[in-house]
Amino acid sequence: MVSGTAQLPASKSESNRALIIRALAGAGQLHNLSDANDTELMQRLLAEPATTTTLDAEDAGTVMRFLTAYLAVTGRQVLLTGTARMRQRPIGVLVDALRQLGARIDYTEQEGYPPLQLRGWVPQLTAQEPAELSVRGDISSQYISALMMVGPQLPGGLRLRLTGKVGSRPYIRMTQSLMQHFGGQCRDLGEVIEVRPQAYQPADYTIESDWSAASYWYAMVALAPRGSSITLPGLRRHSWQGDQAIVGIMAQLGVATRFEEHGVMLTQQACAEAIEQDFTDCPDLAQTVAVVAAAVGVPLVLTGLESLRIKETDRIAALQAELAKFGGALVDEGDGRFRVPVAGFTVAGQTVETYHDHRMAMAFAPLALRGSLTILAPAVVRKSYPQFWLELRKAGFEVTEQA
Ligand SMILES: O=C(O)C1=C[C@@H](OP(=O)(O)O)[C@@H](O)[C@H](O)C1
Ligand SMILES: C=C(OP(=O)(O)O)C(=O)O
Repeated sequence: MVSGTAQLPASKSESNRALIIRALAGAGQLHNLSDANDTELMQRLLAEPATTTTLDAEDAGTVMRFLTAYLAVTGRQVLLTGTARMRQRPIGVLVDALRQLGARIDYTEQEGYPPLQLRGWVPQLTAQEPAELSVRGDISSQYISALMMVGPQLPGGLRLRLTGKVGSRPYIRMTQSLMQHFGGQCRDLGEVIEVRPQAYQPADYTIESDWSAASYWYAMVALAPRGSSITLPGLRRHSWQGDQAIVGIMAQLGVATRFEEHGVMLTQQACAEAIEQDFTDCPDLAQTVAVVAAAVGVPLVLTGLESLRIKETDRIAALQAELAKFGGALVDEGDGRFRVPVAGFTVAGQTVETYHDHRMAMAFAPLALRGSLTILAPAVVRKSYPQFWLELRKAGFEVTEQA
């Protein structure tokens, strides 16, 4: 049985936006900042003196993308780099947009990818007209969030016209909400986002717990013996995080959510017979949901997985390789449709590769409720949920580290 209370990290997405906006606002108290490496890294890099010549965003997408925009508009001259994987994650859309606004940025290795040499800021527009830009929304919403957050610094503000199929929309809305909290004026008109030129106001903000991290506890309740339940403090009924979508998805995979005063309580209920789910708005939930569906034997069709191939690893390839070890699969049906069939899924001592991806480790860990397994490079969880293994132990899992 799984029972008790599990502590979640604070949202790294909210934390990293709040840190950038506070840096632009000049002041403000942030409560419950995430202890995720992505957030501690953002804090450290923002605190570096202007004379620092190299900043390493490691494997943190939000740090790489948000800092590029922040450092550009603040006129910094610095090399912004990252891990080998970060140097394979595209950034051309953001760099092109910032160049049009006045940033001088060079690629030091491959065109369109980090590292970036920032060479200062020569404003292209001094008039009070808003800068107008077209930005693709089908690669990463982080480019759009990055531009939005620096928009109030531009003399006439910013008008972004989004093109293509926009993914991760809730993250754009989260950016808007946090900007507004700090006095930014930002209107999301669907295809167009308008940001008014206006200084941010110092404000206090308390970061919500992380709904993406909560998804792993949903997975545990889904896979646990009958009568299991878990309480997760710090989650809000009215959340800015799109990954709250886990509530509706897991309702179909056997987990009921009850909102309480200080968080949620998860209990068990019946599963749906089959599920079709579009992950365009919540890509970070795809691995968790695929693994749970395979293990509980509910046929699942997944769409909206386009961005998964350019995250911490190629998450589609990683899922396919690792699910196969258990007798499961993620079948590419073409036209953007993937299927997790119901097969003879068994957990019996397999070893799971994590591919430098925290979500591979955390998505597969709940399978330990169905048999023993080994997760390689478990320290990857530090990217978003450093206390993950500790919390698992507290919940009654037997977690041993191999030398
Ligand atoms: O803005 C953010 O905080 C994030 C946006 C999403 O990325 P994409 O916009 O690249 O899909 C998400 O996958 C990532 O974990 C965090
Ligand atoms: C994709 C993720 O992060 P990022 O893009 O910020 O590296 C994630 O946390 O799953």
